[in-house]
Amino acid sequence: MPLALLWVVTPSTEVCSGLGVTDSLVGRSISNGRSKRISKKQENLNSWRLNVAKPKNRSERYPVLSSMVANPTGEMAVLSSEQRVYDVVLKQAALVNRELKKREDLDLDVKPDIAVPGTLSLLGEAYDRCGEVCAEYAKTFYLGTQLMTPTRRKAIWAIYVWCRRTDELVDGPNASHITPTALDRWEARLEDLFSGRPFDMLDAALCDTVTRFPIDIQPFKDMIEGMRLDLRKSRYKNFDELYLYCYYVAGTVGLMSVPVMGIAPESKAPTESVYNAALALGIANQLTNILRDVGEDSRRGRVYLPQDELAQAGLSDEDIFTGKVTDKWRNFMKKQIKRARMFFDEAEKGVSELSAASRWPVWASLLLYREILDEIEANDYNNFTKRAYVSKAKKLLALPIAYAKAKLPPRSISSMSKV
Ligand SMILES: CC(C)=CCC/C(C)=C/CC/C(C)=C/CC/C(C)=C/[C@@H]1[C@@H](COP(=O)(O)OP(=O)(O)O)[C@]1(C)CC/C=C(\C)CC/C=C(\C)CCC=C(C)C
Ligand SMILES: [Mn+2]
Repeated sequence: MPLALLWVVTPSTEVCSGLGVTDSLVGRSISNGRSKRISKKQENLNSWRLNVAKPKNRSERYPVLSSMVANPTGEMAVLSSEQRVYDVVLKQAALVNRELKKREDLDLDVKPDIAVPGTLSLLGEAYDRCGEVCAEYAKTFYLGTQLMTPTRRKAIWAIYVWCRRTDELVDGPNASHITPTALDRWEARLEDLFSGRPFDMLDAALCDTVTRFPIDIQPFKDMIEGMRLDLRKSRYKNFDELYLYCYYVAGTVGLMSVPVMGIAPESKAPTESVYNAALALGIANQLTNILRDVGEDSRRGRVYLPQDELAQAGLSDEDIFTGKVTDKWRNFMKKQIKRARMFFDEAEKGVSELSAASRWPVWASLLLYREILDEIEANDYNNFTKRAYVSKAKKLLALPIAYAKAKLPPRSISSMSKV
């Protein structure tokens, strides 16, 4: 643990009540609202590949940069969201590869604790608190982490808590007080913790985690960027826009998690393809989340469905606000569900490449979230007034299935492109 932690690993009253982070962040209230996310590219669903074309003319500094780049003839070209996100994937994979070279494998649990007197027990408390938050907000997921090695489990809890707190800023009870300035402060706090200066106990746990695993700050910053987007945007023109949003708020989680979960030493898959699968799981989850919450979101004036695809289906925002299940709506939903399932399929390819002990929670999360799509179908596509949820019995059944799947060794899928 860096020395800098010494002065900050102290329980903060702010942290002890739930996830509260807003007190230190809020400025004047501006806008409320919460986003979810959905899509376009309907016409070429089958050609939607996550790991094909290496984007040309990549620019180094995604995502702050504009999506305009010069091609070899000097003309300006617009990068698709997929290309822009692919840059981040390559960057994260390169980071892990560099680390792999240094350590020969990703068995990062062996990194010893640096004993700074008096701080280890505080750090232990900080991680315990992260575990409690996790257990409270995501019981099944918490259970799934029990099979992971202790260091990895604690690290995933710390990441979970940071993500949950970030999400709560725009989705929690104090959302109406959150301004872009508050998000800027949250980002400054993130930078501080990455520099070894955490603000509170929960930050201290993440601060420790990022010193143990090759975790980059970029996906964390991108998640905050997603929350900024949520504050200013309530419509998505097309799937390209929605894809970027999904990356920001959920694909990033996949990229944050892989360095902790670890890639199986016997895996032959290119690191980049495992990251692509992780990204795909985040996107699939988010698309599913959006489809589940169409009614709820519309009551907050938000439509996370690609406007062009709605129009092609003969639908408008008005139809969503009215909330009547028609054949037009059913057909539209079928296509959206199909796309979300494609992302789950893409994600599946990567799970078995993860280190053995990390596969169970990932399979569990994949199976359970995908099941929501089945429930939407079972509700005859009424996601306006009926919330699709997975019953306790189905959740329980998914756990042993996930366990069995997690036992399968890496298969280094032939469809994955070698770098
Ligand atoms: C094993 C596992 C799932 C690990 C990830 C743990 C982790 C760090 C989760 C953070 C989740 C979080 C709080 C994100 C904040 C933004 C957010 C809320 C996103 C939505 C999640 C669902 O939350 P919920 O149902 O509570 O939604 P509401 O707030 O109620 O609206 C998301 C839909 C997306 C979360 C994204 C993931 C869980 C992606 C996980 C991907 C991996 C772990 C990569 C696995 C690796 C391979 C190779 C497949
Ligand atoms: Mn949420």
